[in-house]
Amino acid sequence: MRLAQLPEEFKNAQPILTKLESAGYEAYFVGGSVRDTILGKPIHDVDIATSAYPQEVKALFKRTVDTGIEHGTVMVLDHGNGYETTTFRTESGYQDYRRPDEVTFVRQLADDLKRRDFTINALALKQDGTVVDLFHGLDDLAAKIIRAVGDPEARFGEDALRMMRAVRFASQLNFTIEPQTQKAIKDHAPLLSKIAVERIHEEFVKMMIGPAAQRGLSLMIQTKLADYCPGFIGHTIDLSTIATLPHLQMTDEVEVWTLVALHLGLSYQDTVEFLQVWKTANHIIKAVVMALHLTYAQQYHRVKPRLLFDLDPGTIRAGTNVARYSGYGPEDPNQWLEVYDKLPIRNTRELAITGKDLIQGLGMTPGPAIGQTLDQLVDTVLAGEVKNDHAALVAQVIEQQKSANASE
Ligand SMILES: Nc1ccn([C@@H]2O[C@H](COP(=O)(O)OP(=O)(O)OP(=O)(O)O)[C@@H](O)[C@H]2O)c(=O)n1
Repeated sequence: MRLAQLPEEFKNAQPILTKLESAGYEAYFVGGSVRDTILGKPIHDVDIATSAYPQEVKALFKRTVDTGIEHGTVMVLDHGNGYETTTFRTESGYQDYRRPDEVTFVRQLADDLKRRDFTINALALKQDGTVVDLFHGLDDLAAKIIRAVGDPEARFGEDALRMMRAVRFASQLNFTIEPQTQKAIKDHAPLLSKIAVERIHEEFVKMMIGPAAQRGLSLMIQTKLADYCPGFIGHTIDLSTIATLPHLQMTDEVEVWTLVALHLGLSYQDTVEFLQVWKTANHIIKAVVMALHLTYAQQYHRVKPRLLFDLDPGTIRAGTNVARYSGYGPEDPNQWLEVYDKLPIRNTRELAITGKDLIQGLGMTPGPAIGQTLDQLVDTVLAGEVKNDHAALVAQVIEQQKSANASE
């Protein structure tokens, strides 16, 4: 097969291949960008595989960065773009999990391709548009099949993360997993426990955001991969519920974890601990807990202005979407955002009175009472009992002080 037209990203990278070839080396575009081009999808990173050894690549190009030289990868910089240029390699393993002393560089493309994970990822593209397809990857792309290259057991033995990659691609591309490949995943699922949680995390989130997340999650359950993920053991029924939700179309990590926490029935504290085990970034954990508040409030029809005030547009969107996917959110996805936009104030700084006013103007003693008073004022303004107006708020505080004195 020969592609008539190369996407812009490849055209920009052609001079790199030309330079390598003129110096007597072989060079090809490889990996996900070739797959995605044939699928007509937008491409991300253009990766290059070459017979040139890393030092030879460095000698040819003016600007390079040693992004993974021990694994044979040099980033070539050109017109503001970076191209990961990797020497053909053999031996078991792949990329970051392979010890440098296990890597053997070779001059043959075929040796490199036969150790890649799936046939659809083992395509190479020459700069004239010719696709090198040694493992019927094009047929599998057309038939929408994820099939390990050669012996699936060997491929998963080299890198157990590839099992998660299989379910991730099943969701992202809406492909099926070829039966022998799927059987090998089931047989090797326990190997997943040896993989760094961060790497599983990345694949799981990508899988859940994919258009066929239900398919990906069902595969994780069927193959028992889910049992080797943090915190999922004993939750097969909850995960199956997620896998049968009809309108799942998640857009970010916060939605993914909010949905998971909701269906696993986790408390806020348990959610934090669960996400820590998954090595989730702290700002994501915080956002998930906030979104979860809104999701639970919708479940019990208790969405109050004060709750929306405590959130922000991102977590309101996530919390609303997760409730909608789960069958009880508002019909209009923007409903709570519109309520939020109409709030008289959206954070304490917008209150027309400050702590300083309370101390200097109203003689209050500095201390926790200042924060409490401001908080009460937020509540009264949000409830529409007082306007967010300096004089009105001062009058409200004086009133409160009077009634407090009277009750002493
Ligand atoms: N465990 C892995 C990881 C990657 N690869 C190979 O390295 C290529 C690039 O990997 P990566 O950038 O991680 O994924 P992509 O397939 O490019 O997919 P995406 O960019 O969509 O994540 C893959 O296509 C595949 O050929 C592999 O064989 N085994």
